[in-house]
Amino acid sequence: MSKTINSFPEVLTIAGTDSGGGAGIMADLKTFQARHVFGTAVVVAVTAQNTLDVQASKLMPQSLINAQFAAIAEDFQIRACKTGMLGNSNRVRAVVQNLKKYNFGPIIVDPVMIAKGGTALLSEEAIVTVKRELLPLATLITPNIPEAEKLTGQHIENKVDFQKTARILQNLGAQNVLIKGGHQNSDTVSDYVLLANQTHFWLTKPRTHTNCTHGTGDTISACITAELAHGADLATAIRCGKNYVTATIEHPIQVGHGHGPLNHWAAQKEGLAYEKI
Ligand SMILES: Nc1ncnc2c1ncn2[C@@H]1O[C@H](COP(=O)(O)OP(=O)(O)OP(=O)(O)O)[C@@H](O)[C@H]1O
Ligand SMILES: Cc1ncc(CO)c(N)n1
Repeated sequence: MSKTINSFPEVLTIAGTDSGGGAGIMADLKTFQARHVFGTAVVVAVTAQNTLDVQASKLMPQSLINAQFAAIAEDFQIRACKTGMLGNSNRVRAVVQNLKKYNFGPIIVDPVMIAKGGTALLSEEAIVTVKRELLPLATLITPNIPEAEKLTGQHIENKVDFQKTARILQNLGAQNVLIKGGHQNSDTVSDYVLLANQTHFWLTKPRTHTNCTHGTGDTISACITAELAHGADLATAIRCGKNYVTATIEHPIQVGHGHGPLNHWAAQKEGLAYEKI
């Protein structure tokens, strides 16, 4: 009797590593695994990092970034991809060129700028490159509040500011926008979504009072990427991403001594089949 060979959609993260296992490519791959897609990775940067801070980092040579893209394109059928830490202008440009060269499906741009401990993960000069060159390729851009402010020059304090800023990001070329509200000072966390067809909605959950929030942004964008690869429509994928990241925050694990990582097993622990999230 022949055995069934399972197949899973293949996805790609283009980002930086976190030696502490909580953020960047490590969070992306853990999320991909939990969401039943096969994860591949282009390493743009390596960081020496733990839950306390980023202690050192190095950007990969552009030739090695190009070689990783080529190796993946040669052998895999990538259904959706996401970007994270890109470091500087040259690396952003290298990534943009490769994304134009290969068709890796929907592109989720997480415009990572600063780690929770305060270390810059994108140089100041690269912000304008992200804005001019990467943002127009984005199927969905997923900035947190400080990133959305940097990209648009807007100050975000209230709901109207979120809506205005999302519209500006769309006018800059991102097809769809999710502004994450983790950096608010409130008992609930509200994210704002503006879709290409002008549908818009809020995703609101109770705030979990915890310092285990290292990698929340990576995790929600990786989950959205996975769901798109499974064939979900964007609104469904975003709702699923929010539910998944909320579960990973609500069931903390004890790791490290600073901003702890998320619990990527959370959905299983809650007895939620991955389809039901
Ligand atoms: N304490 C919390 N309780 C519940 N949800 C949270 C909390 N903190 C963040 N979130 C949610 O997690 C997701 C990521 O938001 P956040 O604004 O923290 O992203 P980020 O700053 O890019 O994260 P990071 O830089 O750690 O990857 C959002 O959906 C947000 O609403
Ligand atoms: C490598 C890396 N990517 C992203 C983040 C932000 O979560 C981080 N701290 N480190």
